[in-house]
Amino acid sequence: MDTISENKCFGGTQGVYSHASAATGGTMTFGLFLPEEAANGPVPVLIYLSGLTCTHENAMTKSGAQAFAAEQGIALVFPDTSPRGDGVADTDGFDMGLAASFYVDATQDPWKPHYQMETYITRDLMQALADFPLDMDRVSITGHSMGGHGALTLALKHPDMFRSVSAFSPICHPTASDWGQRQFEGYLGSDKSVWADHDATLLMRSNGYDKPVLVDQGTADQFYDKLNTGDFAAACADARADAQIRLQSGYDHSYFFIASFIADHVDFHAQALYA
Ligand SMILES: N[C@@H](CCC(=O)N[C@@H](CSC=O)C(=O)NCC(=O)O)C(=O)O
Repeated sequence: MDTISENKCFGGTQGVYSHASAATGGTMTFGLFLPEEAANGPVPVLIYLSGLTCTHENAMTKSGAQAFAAEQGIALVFPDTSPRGDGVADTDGFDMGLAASFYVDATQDPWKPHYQMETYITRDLMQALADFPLDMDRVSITGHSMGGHGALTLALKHPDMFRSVSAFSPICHPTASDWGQRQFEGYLGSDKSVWADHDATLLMRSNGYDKPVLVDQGTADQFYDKLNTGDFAAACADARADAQIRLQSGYDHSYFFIASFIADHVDFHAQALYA
């Protein structure tokens, strides 16, 4: 583990660290906010998965989450959104390749050698976090847009790993969206039955979910038609899930929206993490 930076923040520490990942076959960087309570023992953890075009930095510097995590004594983890480095495949577009992993384990070339982000988040990152004073039995997950898709699908696929899940403007039904179909074809191949395992709406329909769910979606979101919030809401209703799906009037897709509701999300996760 290498320390890239550490800054005092709301009484705790905002750090940036890098480590080797066997899954992605390279060096991965993440941000970690430790509240001051971490000096006295392990604290619960909220992982935040970012969206298209992001690194570990966007949410760390723009969401304002640390203030509320400090109040609750919760650590925040800000992973990167894709593998990086020499030899990592990419496209010219912003929605596939670097910073656009969709948090899946790719099975197709040229993506397969490094784009193993589901295993990175659920195995290698978790192992790296063991170096810090974190209670890895109390972990929740959130995310934005592509990262909201990542948070929902990883929570639904790994129900024992996370105590609660939330998302801001998530891609809710990628197998029915421009943000999903092309990427899944590239990363996972043309067999659409495989795609279902990475689609929050289809996972909710097939598996249900017994932990708390919170989704916030702005009504003025410029990507609204790609996100299919209603499909996920219907799946939650049919599965009788403990889900709050909230439409927030006039908000767009930006970090101004996230910053406006991040306190609600941290408090929502605190209830599950301290239950
Ligand atoms: N460049 C694109 C828009 C990219 C964009 O809006 N990215 C969002 C996430 S979208 C879904 O995953 C984001 O979080 N951007 C980073 C930020 O700091 O705002 C375009 O121009 O259409």
